[in-house]
Amino acid sequence: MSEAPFQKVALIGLGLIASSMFWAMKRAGMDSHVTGFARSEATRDTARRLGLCDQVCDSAEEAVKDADLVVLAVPVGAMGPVMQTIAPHLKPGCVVSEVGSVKRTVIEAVTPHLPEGVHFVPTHPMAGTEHSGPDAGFASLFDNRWCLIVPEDHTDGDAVSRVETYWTALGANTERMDAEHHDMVCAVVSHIPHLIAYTMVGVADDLGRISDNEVIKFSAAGFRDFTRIAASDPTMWRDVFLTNKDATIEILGRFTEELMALQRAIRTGDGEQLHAYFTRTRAIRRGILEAGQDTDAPDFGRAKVDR
Ligand SMILES: NC(=O)c1ccc[n+]([C@@H]2O[C@H](COP(=O)([O-])OP(=O)(O)OC[C@H]3O[C@@H](n4cnc5c(N)ncnc54)[C@H](O)[C@@H]3O)[C@@H](O)[C@H]2O)c1
Ligand SMILES: O=C(O)C(=O)C[C@]1(C(=O)O)C=C[C@@H](O)C=C1
Repeated sequence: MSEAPFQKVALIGLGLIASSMFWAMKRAGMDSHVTGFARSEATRDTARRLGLCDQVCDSAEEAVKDADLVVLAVPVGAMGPVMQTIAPHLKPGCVVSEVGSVKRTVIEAVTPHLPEGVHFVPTHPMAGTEHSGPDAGFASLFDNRWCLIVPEDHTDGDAVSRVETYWTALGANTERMDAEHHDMVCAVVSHIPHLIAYTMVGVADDLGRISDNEVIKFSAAGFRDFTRIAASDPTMWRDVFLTNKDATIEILGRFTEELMALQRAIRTGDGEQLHAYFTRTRAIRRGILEAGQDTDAPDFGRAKVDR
């Protein structure tokens, strides 16, 4: 057992991220006592069956009682209401954190409910799979992945450092970032790529209907990757787009402009432009590989053995 940065940890929302956090804490040998709560009884029952959390509680209020760290791991649209529910039951001086995919609107939704003396440290592990729910988690999900730490200027420095220590113990590398920058970066590297995958699979589905599902039958690796991403949780992704409107619309606008330029190059037979464009984008992929960051691409989500 190793001494934990937080003695009692409460996980609110017991899906992919919270369950992976729990298994990663156990793998790290952290001696924290972990309580958990999920809204649906079925999820709580599954969590109990899996041995997820030291204690699964029937209310969020009960789960956060005496907790030194409370992690909100619910869809981003639920962060504010959950915070409002637990606020009167928090231990004075505790740290509240959250793992949502969007930051500015979550900070705005949570902050008004924060009791005096409770520290709020938003985080975002840049790791996931298309699976969701309590049985989707696995201990190595965060290994060598970034966890973005998004404090405000006035956030207590000691609380931020303890949250960083906690994520490092879970296997992640941490980097601090401000909320606006976070939301723009994630629009580029995560949110719009998901929207494109959802759209492309939707287009293929429409075509599939008129050609006896040939599109599905003959789909090769590239399209299969799109279908994996497009299988991600609809509630989570609805909330991401509703709460990161400005950044996603900005990046979508730029994407559309580039797409139109490429469409024009195809129509006019401008092979030089197409070749130059694809050469530039290929260099980006090579840069990622050289930086050693493509640790999970091919069988992401299948390696659940290390629970
Ligand atoms: N899935 C990913 O790839 C990924 C990666 C990084 C961050 N995130 C973020 O982490 C958070 C959790 O995502 P996840 O993938 O674990 O989702 P999930 O769907 O696997 O789990 C969410 C859990 O929250 C519960 N829940 C929903 N509304 C609730 C409420 N009002 N009160 C209590 N519980 C509630 C659900 O029952 C479920 O147990 C989201 O904010 C998401 O944006 C997800
Ligand atoms: O690979 C996946 O399944 C993911 O979508 C993970 C992913 C991402 O886009 O990289 C999804 C949402 C998050 O907020 C962080 C990580």
